[in-house]
Amino acid sequence: MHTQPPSALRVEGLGLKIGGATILKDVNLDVPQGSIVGVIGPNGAGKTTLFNVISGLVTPTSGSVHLHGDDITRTSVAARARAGLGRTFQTSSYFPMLTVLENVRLAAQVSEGGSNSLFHFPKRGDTATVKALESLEKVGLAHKAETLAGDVSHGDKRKLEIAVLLVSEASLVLLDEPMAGVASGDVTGLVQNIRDLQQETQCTVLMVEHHIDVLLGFVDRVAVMYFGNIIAFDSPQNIMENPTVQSAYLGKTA
Ligand SMILES: Nc1ncnc2c1ncn2[C@@H]1O[C@H](COP(=O)(O)OP(=O)(O)OP(=O)(O)O)[C@@H](O)[C@H]1O
Repeated sequence: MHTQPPSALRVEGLGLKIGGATILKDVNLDVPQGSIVGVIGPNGAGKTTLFNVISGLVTPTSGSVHLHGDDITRTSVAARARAGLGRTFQTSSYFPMLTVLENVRLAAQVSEGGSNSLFHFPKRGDTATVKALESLEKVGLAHKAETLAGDVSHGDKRKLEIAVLLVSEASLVLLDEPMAGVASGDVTGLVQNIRDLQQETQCTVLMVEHHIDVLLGFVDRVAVMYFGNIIAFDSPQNIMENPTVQSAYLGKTA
């Protein structure tokens, strides 16, 4: 008998009102552990806001968020991170004045429960440094280890974020537009990095992406957001054939 993997993330009846505006409206989503899920939708549909609520930056007005079965709706961003939630942002999240290696080493130190101080200088060969170098190797960034993070290309910054997630060992990873601004020649490599991250850490990935053609080619399921709601959650094949999605999102008449 085939049993469904347990939920990594379950969102129930999520609503968010700001002033008079309804930003999220009764959002429901159940993401199986170990899957890669794409979130698509027109500008302003509420994709980033949904990520903000899941990661704890924004408190919903109604509904709940469950991480591996635990209700985290009211827990802090830091507590969610400790519980295994990792995230990247639309604008890159790294320390530009630290080297690529220092950025990843810092994340490795924190994930080992060690110091998050920039003034804690680890020695070459200590566990955090070894882990950081290994993860840079995996994403193909080892040759830039000593370069300042602020000086590497946009595509390399995205790889750096994946390397940070690798050492963080997050069990649920939210990626907000990982392909944005990445040169077309780097997209295939980045897709492979995301696949490797999932395989290596067995994490669950939820990613917002506007490059729909790329997304549909490698995710397990797609959630379509429209005016603050999820109007479809299905396989890429079924999403492409869904008349509601075509008329609502892709601008075609059903
Ligand atoms: N703090 C806020 N106050 C008022 N309105 C907000 C706030 N945050 C988001 N919104 C509005 O909520 C809607 C959803 O925004 P959000 O950024 O989540 O959309 P999105 O789907 O991520 O769009 P994009 O694809 O352009 O990034 C938008 O109309 C936005 O203006």
